[in-house]
Amino acid sequence: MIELDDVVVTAWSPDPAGGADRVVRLLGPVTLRLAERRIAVVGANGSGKSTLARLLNGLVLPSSGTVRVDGLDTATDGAAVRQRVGFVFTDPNAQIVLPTPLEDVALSLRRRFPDKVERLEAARAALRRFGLGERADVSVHALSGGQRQLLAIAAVLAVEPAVLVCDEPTTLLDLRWRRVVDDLLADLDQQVVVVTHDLDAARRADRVLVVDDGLVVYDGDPHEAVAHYEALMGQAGVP
Ligand SMILES: Nc1ncnc2c1ncn2[C@@H]1O[C@H](COP(=O)(O)OP(=O)(O)OP(=O)(O)O)[C@@H](O)[C@H]1O
Repeated sequence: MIELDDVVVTAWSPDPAGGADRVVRLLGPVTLRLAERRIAVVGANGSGKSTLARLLNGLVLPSSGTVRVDGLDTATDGAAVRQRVGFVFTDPNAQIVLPTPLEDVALSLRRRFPDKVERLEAARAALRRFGLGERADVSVHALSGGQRQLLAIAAVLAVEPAVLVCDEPTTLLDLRWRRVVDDLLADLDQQVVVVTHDLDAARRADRVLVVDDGLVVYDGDPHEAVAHYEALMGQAGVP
């Protein structure tokens, strides 16, 4: 269970008029209980979706209020929270750090498998699970964008987090790879929270949060939430 209580996130921002930096509100106040297996977060660019997603594993900390995962506070139990909550970025290149898929997944597994032989075996098994068994030893630069996204997800899931948070994991992918990644996420045992601009994918969730101007303005039934978001976008003027 993920619990957000009265969470506000602020940041310092330069004053466009040239005055002193000012505190701006990026998100909140937000209070949520997230227990559903498939949760989607939709909203306009800059509305606060990534900030909300990053709160869930402590990548962003609340300026006030608390975020708890299975009772662990992201502000005080960050390492334990990050073991429970894996995070997948939009661009897999942001999280692939080693030259080959095998080495990259093995890096994630270094704590679980101190023995190198066991670690490499587990890494190969993780890659096979995501259809990358044949590509284990190639350069990561030889992978397609879709394969790289699968690798990033495989590396995060290798440590068996209870929750997977994905920030627009299919935005850079073509339709074929989008389906592969969507199907893969749909089949996971884990609780999955996905930030997405793909409204069809959002409709398949158990619950959808609509974020606008740093607030959760709709929370509930996926079809109604998507309709609410579409209406919101229909009303919005072009900036
Ligand atoms: N560290 C920061 N300092 C100042 N402003 C920030 C910071 N991080 C985010 N913002 C601002 O907060 C707002 C929300 O950003 P966020 O990345 O959460 O939006 P988003 O809904 O994920 O957008 P997108 O769909 O474009 O990725 C934006 O206006 C962004 O410029």
